[in-house]
Amino acid sequence: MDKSIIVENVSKKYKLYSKSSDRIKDIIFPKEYGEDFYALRNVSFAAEKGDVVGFIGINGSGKSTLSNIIAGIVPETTGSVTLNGEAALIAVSAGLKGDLTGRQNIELKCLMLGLNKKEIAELEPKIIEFAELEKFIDQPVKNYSSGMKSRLGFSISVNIDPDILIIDEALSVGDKAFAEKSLAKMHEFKDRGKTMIFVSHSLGQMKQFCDKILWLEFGQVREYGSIDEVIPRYDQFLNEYKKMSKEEKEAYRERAIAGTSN
Ligand SMILES: Nc1ncnc2c1ncn2[C@@H]1O[C@H](COP(=O)(O)OP(=O)(O)OP(=O)(O)O)[C@@H](O)[C@H]1O
Repeated sequence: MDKSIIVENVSKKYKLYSKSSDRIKDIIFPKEYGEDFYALRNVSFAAEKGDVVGFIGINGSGKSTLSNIIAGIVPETTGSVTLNGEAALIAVSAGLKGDLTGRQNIELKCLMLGLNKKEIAELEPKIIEFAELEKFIDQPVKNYSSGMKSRLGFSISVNIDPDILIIDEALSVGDKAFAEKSLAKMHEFKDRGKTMIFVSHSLGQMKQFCDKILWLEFGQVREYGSIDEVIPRYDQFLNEYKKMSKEEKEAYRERAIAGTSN
């Protein structure tokens, strides 16, 4: 089968500074300031064309960082990502410019994807209609509610018809009716054999939708496999993890990072 996404040994390092002056010193002086923090460590996985892969893991495990790297929004520190096609990310805060109107945001995004004027003119009404923003489309996006922003972001991303669609917690805001309409659109994408990545804390949505699950833990791959294999083990882990004290959680984190937790 055709590979659609190949992620090889991807790591993402952030520098954490306790004082803002350290950030400047780190740039100016040869001595290193700040502390290295790995949001992702040696992450590898591959998705076939048509796979729907869910990313799961407790808060801070690296799901959004990995989605953003695959979408090309954030650069990896080391490793490589190979995509077979164009990717679009739908996330609550993805890429809308607050000073521009909804319409200008649509046009900007389409231009960035290389669409010409005629193609944009055809697509624009469809995007506005799906987002249900007819009355507000010429208002600056900074005046939109979070639900309106997410409707606009969702509508742009699905209507530009990408080969790879990455959906990061986008169904968690907005009303139920829009979430259902969005889910229907995502099923349509799935039926058309598009590759999708789906990030959600709702295991119910994952079960409805995904074929495979990538379980991230403290920036590392804990498991990658079919939904039937991984979800029950994750469920069991969550039950045990929730019962741990703060100290036990910290000890667990240290063992996991050292690779000795299993
Ligand atoms: N720009 C940044 N600078 C420093 N640390 C960051 C930055 N972005 C993310 N991180 C850290 O990287 C880790 C992974 O974050 P990420 O948002 O990818 O996790 P997540 O699994 O999506 O979490 P959640 O489920 O809470 O959304 C976190 O510890 C986070 O604090």
